[in-house]
Amino acid sequence: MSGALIRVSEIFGPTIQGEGILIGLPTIFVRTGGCDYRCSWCDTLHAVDSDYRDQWRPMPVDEIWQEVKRLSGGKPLTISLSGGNPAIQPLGPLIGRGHAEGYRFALETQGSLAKEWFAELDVLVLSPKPPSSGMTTDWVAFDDCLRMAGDGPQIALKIVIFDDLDYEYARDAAARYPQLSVYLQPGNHTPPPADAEDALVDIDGIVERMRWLVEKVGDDRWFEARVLPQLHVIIWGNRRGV
Ligand SMILES: C[S@@+](CC[C@H](N)C(=O)[O-])C[C@H]1O[C@@H](n2cnc3c(N)ncnc32)[C@H](O)[C@@H]1O
Ligand SMILES: Nc1nc2[nH]cc(C(=O)O)c2c(=O)[nH]1
Ligand code: SF4
Ligand SMILES: [Mg+2]
Repeated sequence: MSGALIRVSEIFGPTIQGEGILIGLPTIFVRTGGCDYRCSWCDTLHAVDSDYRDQWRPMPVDEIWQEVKRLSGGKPLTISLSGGNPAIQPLGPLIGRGHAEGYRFALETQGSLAKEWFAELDVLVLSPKPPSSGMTTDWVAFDDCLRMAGDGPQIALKIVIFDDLDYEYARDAAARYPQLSVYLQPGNHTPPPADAEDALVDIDGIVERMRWLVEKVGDDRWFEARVLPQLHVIIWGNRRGV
């Protein structure tokens, strides 16, 4: 079945995955529109704020697939399903379509909505939100995501850190799931407003936060954690579609 429409904000690439476990890997992004969260520092508001929903297009799988094939020149690569919260959309048939042609799928989600098709993914990146986001983690829903994924995808935790409270939250989350690899990502404190394609970014400030974070991890002898910046932000700043 590939009947249900998927609400798409943008499809772009190939670029490199700028974050976490697949960093540096050539990737095409399918960004869906709509989110059940509203993080205070969200860097992708154009796919979250419903004021922008007239820019989101309900697309059939065939049409999305045509665009992915065009962008990739028909050569299989990794597709990152992001958003917004892509777990809201019926992505199972798209994953089936891509797998049949040798493509791989990674999903980025905050872990608030569990779907059966998580088991079909190659990589599931769970990014629970720390206190600075203003959101509260529903750990029951988060556990459901892990349960739905089962032994299907490789699963990683990616947690954005702005301050000490966020760091403590990350330590607790990692302790809760010792079987998952952990990626710590310094927050971008100058994310773009929804209507600004290329707002200025304070790279020096992010690097400063990164230094602070590396020091904390070292001081705590937290040797299982990996600390990584958003590589695409270092390269292209707040630009969209890269
Ligand atoms: C835009 S979200 C979309 C997917 C999903 N809603 C989620 O949050 O995981 C993709 C990733 O960007 C991260 N992110 C969002 N705003 C950020 C910011 N200002 N600084 C650093 N990372 C940010 C999120 O935490 C998440 O890991
Ligand atoms: N290059 C690049 N890497 C990314 N990793 C996660 C992204 C996202 O917005 O979900 C993202 C993005 O928008 N661009
Ligand atoms: S959950 Fe993700 S997309 Fe939604 S508001 Fe937070 S960072 Fe943005
Ligand atoms: Mg992003």
